[in-house]
Amino acid sequence: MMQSILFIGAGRMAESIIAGLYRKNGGNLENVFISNRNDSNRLEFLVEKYEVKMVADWKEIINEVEVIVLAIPPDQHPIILEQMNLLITNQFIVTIAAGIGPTFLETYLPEKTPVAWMMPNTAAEVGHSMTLFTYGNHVKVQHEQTMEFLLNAIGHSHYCSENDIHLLTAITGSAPAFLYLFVEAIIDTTEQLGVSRKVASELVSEMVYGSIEMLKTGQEPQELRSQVTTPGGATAEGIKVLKEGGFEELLKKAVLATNKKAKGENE
Ligand SMILES: NC(=O)C1=CN([C@@H]2O[C@H](COP(=O)(O)OP(=O)(O)OC[C@H]3O[C@@H](n4cnc5c(N)ncnc54)[C@H](O)[C@@H]3O)[C@@H](O)[C@H]2O)C=CC1
Ligand SMILES: O=C(O)[C@@H]1CCC=N1
Repeated sequence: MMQSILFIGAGRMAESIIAGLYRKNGGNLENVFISNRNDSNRLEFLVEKYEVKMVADWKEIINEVEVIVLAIPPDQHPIILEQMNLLITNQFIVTIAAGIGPTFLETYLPEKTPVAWMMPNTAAEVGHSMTLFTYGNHVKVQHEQTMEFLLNAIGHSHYCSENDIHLLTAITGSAPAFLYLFVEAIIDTTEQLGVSRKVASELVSEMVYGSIEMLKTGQEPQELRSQVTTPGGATAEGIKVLKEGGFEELLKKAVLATNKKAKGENE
């Protein structure tokens, strides 16, 4: 049977994970509890949609659950962890927050608390998150099994070091937004060429989908690009404009800026 899980934070990423669990478990989420700082309408929406249980104050239920998922903003962690420190009795604490690794969690929680960090993305909702994860120093087999259960419900996963998650947050956590920006821009351009928004969206989505299927064959992206780019042909002109505009350099800068902010190095 699925362990009892308390989500603290009921925002976008919490919903994506809950939606993934809901799909995978055939809707059976009676052991999942969800709480928020405020906004009971949001909690009622999630209860209605995913058949989870809402909790007005997480402190009231903390000792009835086995796993706690922190789906709150990074800067709320010190506040919540300090409160939790006085209340927990060896529950497994998992954060999904950018920049908040096991070292941070262990600093705030009682000695020997089992903790983990996962960095998912919103494709958890459809069971296709690419999630990075790592553990703290006091995790046992049973916690690893719980983590595997959560990870498998939302897609693929990759175990790595805490430092690697700091370095890869921009890639698996944030880069979906970069990709969506690319798609938005292509759709806007298509629309400006005189095509309806609906048709433009369908053309572009299917083009992206086909390209991803090609990538999944294992061929190198460079090789795939070269197959599209007829020598002396039309695509080469477009690629030239992108390269001259610093497309690749800009992406690298975006990745570095994202990771810097995720690690709290901007403040
Ligand atoms: N959105 C994404 O694609 C991803 C987000 N994350 C991480 O997930 C966490 C949540 O991000 P989002 O869902 O995007 O943000 P969000 O703003 O949609 O959700 C945050 C939730 O936390 C609640 N909250 C804030 N302070 C609280 C407190 N003190 N006590 C209880 N609840 C509190 C808010 O009411 C809200 O429901 C962040 O730490 C972020 O780094 C990680 C990977 C991907
Ligand atoms: O934007 C953010 O801070 C979070 C972290 C990774 C994706 N979204």
